[in-house]
Amino acid sequence: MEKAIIARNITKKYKLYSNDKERIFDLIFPKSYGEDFYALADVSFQAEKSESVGFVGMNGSGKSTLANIIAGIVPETSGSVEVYGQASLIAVAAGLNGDLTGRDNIELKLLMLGFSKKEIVELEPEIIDFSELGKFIDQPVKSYSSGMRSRLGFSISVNVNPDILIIDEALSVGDKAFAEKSLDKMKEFKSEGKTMIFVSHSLGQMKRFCDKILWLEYGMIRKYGTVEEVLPQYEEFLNEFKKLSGKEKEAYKEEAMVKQREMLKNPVL
Ligand SMILES: Nc1ncnc2c1ncn2[C@@H]1O[C@H](COP(=O)(O)OP(=O)(O)OP(=O)(O)O)[C@@H](O)[C@H]1O
Repeated sequence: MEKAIIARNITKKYKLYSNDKERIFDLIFPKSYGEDFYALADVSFQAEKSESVGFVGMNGSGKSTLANIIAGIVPETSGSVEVYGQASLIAVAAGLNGDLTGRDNIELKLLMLGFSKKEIVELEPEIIDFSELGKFIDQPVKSYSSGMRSRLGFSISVNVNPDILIIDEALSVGDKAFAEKSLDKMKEFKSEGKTMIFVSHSLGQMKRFCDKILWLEYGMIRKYGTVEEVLPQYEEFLNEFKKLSGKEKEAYKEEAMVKQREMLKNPVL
């Protein structure tokens, strides 16, 4: 099988500060202030060409961070990611400039991706048509609703014909008609043998669409396998987790943090 994405020992550390003073002091005396927070801890996985991989996990588990690292828009702290082909990320509002109009954003993104003026002139109407934004395409993006931003982001990304498509929650803010149209487009991509990473809380869409599921928990991989194997386990986990009391949830998190620290000390090579 041909590999499309190889992520090796990806760790992403953020600094958390309790106030602005700490933030400023840390700039002057690096490493003296703030608390280390690991959004991802030693995450390794591979996706084959033409596979659709869904990222699932509770809020804050690291799904978007991992998607953004694969897309090259967030740097990893350590580890490496190899992406074979042109990745194109659709995250609501990611890479869109609020002060520019929708049309200018399309042109800017295409220029950044290396398209020629001629190719941009050809592609632009297709993107605008897919977005169904009508006259709003000439309004600044900061005046768009989140659904409108998502339409623009999705339309640009699918129409640049990427080898790897990364879709981060883009369908959750759009209306049902647009979501259906987008899912059809994603199916088209799948049938063309393209690789996809799909971040969503909609397990229904995951079932319809993905081959594999990467389940993240507190920045660590809890499970990676086929949809049939992982999704029922994740659903069962969610059902059980919601029954826990606040204290039990805290204890669960504490246990996960211990695991995380161990993992960071002894990375899986
Ligand atoms: N720039 C940042 N600075 C500090 N912490 C950050 C930053 N970006 C993300 N984080 C933290 O990293 C963790 C993972 O965030 P991420 O957005 O990847 O989670 P997620 O699984 O996509 O969550 P959700 O389901 O809520 O979208 C969160 O705790 C978040 O607060």
